[in-house]
Amino acid sequence: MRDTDHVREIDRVLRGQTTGRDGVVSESWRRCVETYGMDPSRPSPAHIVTEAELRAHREQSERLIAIARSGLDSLFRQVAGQNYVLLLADAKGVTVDFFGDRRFEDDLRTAGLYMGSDWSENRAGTCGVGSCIVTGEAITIHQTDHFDLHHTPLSCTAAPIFDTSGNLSAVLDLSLLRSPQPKASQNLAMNLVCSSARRVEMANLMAMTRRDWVLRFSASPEFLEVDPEAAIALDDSGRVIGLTHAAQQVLGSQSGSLLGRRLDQVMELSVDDLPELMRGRPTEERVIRLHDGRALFGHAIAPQTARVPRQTGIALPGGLSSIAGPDPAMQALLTRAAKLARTQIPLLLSGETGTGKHRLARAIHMCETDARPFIQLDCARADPAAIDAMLPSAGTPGTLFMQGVDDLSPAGQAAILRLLTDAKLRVIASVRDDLSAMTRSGAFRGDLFFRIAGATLSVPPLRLRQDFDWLLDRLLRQRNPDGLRLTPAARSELKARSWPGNLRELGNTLDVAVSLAEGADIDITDLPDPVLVETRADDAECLESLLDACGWNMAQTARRLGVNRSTILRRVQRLGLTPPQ
Ligand SMILES: Nc1ncnc2c1ncn2[C@@H]1O[C@H](COP(=O)(O)OP(=O)(O)OP(=O)(O)O)[C@@H](O)[C@H]1O
Repeated sequence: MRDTDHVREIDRVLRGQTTGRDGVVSESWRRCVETYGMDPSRPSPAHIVTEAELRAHREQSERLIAIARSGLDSLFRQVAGQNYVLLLADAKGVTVDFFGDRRFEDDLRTAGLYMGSDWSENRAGTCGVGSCIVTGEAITIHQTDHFDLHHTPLSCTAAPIFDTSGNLSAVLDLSLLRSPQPKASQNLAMNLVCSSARRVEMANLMAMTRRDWVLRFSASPEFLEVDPEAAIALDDSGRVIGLTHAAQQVLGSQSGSLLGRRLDQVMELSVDDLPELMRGRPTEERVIRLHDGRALFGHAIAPQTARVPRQTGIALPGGLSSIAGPDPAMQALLTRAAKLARTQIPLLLSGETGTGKHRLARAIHMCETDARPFIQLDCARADPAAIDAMLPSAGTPGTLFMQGVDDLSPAGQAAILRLLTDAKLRVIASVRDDLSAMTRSGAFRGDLFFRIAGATLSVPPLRLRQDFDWLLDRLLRQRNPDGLRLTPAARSELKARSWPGNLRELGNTLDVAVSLAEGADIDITDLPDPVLVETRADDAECLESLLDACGWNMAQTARRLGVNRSTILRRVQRLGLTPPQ
């Protein structure tokens, strides 16, 4: 195309005629003339900023340049030998990093494909970098798509890079001094810049949010761990505090920015479920459901410097850190669990029904970072034939979680012994009864007992936990998308109950309360009655633990035991119990 034809075409487009140009190009031409006052018949050479200005631009983008560099290196290797030039421009359009063949240095400098060149649209006219900044979209400005005659030999394909708050922070541009005539020849360049920009955003998010949960996701499980499509970072309460641009596109839809929204408002998942999506579980099982019915595959990454539970100062691996709040006994138990998780020692998790033994077993399994299977066996239902059928899978490493081993029949116990001979599986068993007493009485086989009880972790019942408020808030958050709050009366009623069904019963109670509540609060009348009221034997140790859990509130302790306050006072005096100093 001759120069005069180019100028005439711009004129025709400005007069509203269609010439076959892409809409983004025509709109940019219009901006060049009507907004920036440019004249297409007066080409101007590339503008390179001064050394001092370049230094200032580079300093501003220093962190991004460092993060982007390895991604850009690998992108440049992919196009090596094809005469492409790779530019990283900042949000103002100034080239702050550059990869090109030094043999063509003079040509590149003249063309503006060089360090310090200013590609903002209001200075260079329609161009890859400048028009990408204005539109926020990936774009190819091919040859005569350029407004300025000086740039019409070039073909430039650019993709935006957004920061973790969703603001455009840089542009990645792949340009050619000379290219084939069809614009479609740059389709591959478009795919390459877009995927590189996505990876730079991902690396930036990971670097910025080391102390937070990150949830990465993809539409298919295959690339989930190696090259995920998008990611969000979440704070302790499950609010989105950072995101990649693709995450906003996939999850944000029409409802505005994702930033600040709670995870459960976006998908059927709360921050407390994230440990379930960590490595250690097969990728294809890590399905996330969105509220609009779509399904994605998720990969959760725990805070790299584990959050330190308040009051205890102990750092725990991700999955374990979300099991308990400020309860000294639970924190001591989780610290032991973290140490034992690194070994192959068989673990016996004991505790009443619903105390969270299964949850603990999974968290221990997930402390291992490689994706080994977690095989679950419900001992109450497992017949010997079903156990024998598991023999082939016992040869591969993984975790076998035997739920309720005290429910095994004698034939089931024999079958488990056969299964465990030569097994490579790490065994974790849960038990509700006193398994050592069962072994002493002959109800449980001694040879099996010693195979599974390498170390015992006793999970305390809910009524003895000092982090009851923490658990209550957490369970409520999980099932409460509307932000319902407990009134003080409802909270103190829940704290006073004895919870024989433990966390499971508390979860069920909250399910009912959330469904019955009207307005913004859950009140005492929304709470279902306890399903089973228990009066417990209260030896000195048990009574003291219960008093500790209730902060030595006699009335609350009395209600949990189903007796009156004076009975508790009398027992405290008789047993000589005193509150901790
Ligand atoms: N730390 C926790 N935070 C929130 N919910 C929890 C926690 N631990 C357990 N739960 C929930 O409590 C319920 C019971 O937990 P789990 O199945 O792990 O208990 P269990 O001790 O293995 O029970 P059982 O002995 O009856 O098999 C489940 O719904 C689980 O999701």
